[in-house]
Amino acid sequence: MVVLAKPPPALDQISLLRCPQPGDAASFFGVPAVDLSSPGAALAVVDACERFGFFKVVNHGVPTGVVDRLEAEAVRFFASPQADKDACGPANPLGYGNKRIGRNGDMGWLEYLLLALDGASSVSKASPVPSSSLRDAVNQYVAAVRGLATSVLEAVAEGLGVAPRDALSGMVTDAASDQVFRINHYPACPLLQRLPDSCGVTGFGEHTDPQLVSVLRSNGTAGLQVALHDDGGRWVPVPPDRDAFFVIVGDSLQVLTNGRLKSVRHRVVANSLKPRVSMIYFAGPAPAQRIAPLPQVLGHGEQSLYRDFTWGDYKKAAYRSRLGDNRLDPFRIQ
Ligand SMILES: C=C1C[C@]23C[C@H]1CC[C@H]2[C@@]12CCC[C@@](C)(C(=O)O1)[C@H]2[C@@H]3C(=O)O
Ligand SMILES: O=C(O)CCC(=O)C(=O)O
Repeated sequence: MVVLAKPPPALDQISLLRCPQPGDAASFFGVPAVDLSSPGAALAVVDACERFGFFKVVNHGVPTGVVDRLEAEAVRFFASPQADKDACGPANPLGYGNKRIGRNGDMGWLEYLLLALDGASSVSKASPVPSSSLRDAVNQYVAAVRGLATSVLEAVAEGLGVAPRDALSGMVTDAASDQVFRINHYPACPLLQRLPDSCGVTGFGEHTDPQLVSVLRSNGTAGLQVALHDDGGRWVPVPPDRDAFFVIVGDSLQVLTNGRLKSVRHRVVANSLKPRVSMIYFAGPAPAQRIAPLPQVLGHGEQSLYRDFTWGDYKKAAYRSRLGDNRLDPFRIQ
């Protein structure tokens, strides 16, 4: 193994990470797996969101064909000539992005397509899409995962004893809701083999998602890591599962539950041998939606930990932040 004093130029501007070593971080084989149709699912969802802000949904009923069709479209798009991909970019914030994430200098070893969805959860007219076949595949996929996000939020409401059942899910099914969809491609990064073993290359830098929940599906390539809430925020690799959907608790759900459910910091490290393809549906509310603890989650005399804000306020602040910032801090009381 050649140990470089300096990263190769292709990795300039992309942060290197100190990666968990085999031995100092067991993979997160304990990621809770929930079958939403099983008895006890609501309590299992709440328990997982409280402990980890993260779990996976199994036996979800989303047809494999819907997922495979979108993955094939994505692979085809990312394999197309660079000029065709650039024609859908640069992402500002929507469209094709290459290495640059957001507007404030974050970089990762990936390319992606970021799309906004309209009130009917179809790809919005404002989003540049490379082909009608990719658009159709996204629309069909999103219809299925939005249903899953809705079921998760209903389970959260039920598990927390919040009525009506759609108190949370209604925020994302609202015709004015702000839903975003992203397809990421992390090319294999052979340069990694020239770095010390303890070094990783940032695929997608650590962050929390600002929305209520995100639903993630990836191919079988490892790379996703989550920070554990206890244990000093230790990073643990999540074993890939192409047949499951991972659910990520976002900052808005943390506030709506007054911190009972916690958003989870997550990141992706590049893989030296295999490309990773992931697709994420981000379930956000309408811009005018007030993000404040639901009265039923507040115990007797319990005050909100956050000052009042709308999703529009939070999103605006998010777009001014760096990826890894703690975006909730400025909204915390005290
Ligand atoms: C540095 C960034 C990049 C942001 C905005 C800002 C802070 C958080 C990032 C995300 C994370 C969740 C999806 C996304 C679409 C979102 O809503 O917030 C991302 C967005 C982008 O990738 O453009
Ligand atoms: O690719 C992944 O698995 C996660 C990507 C991610 O966190 C994001 O797109 O916000």
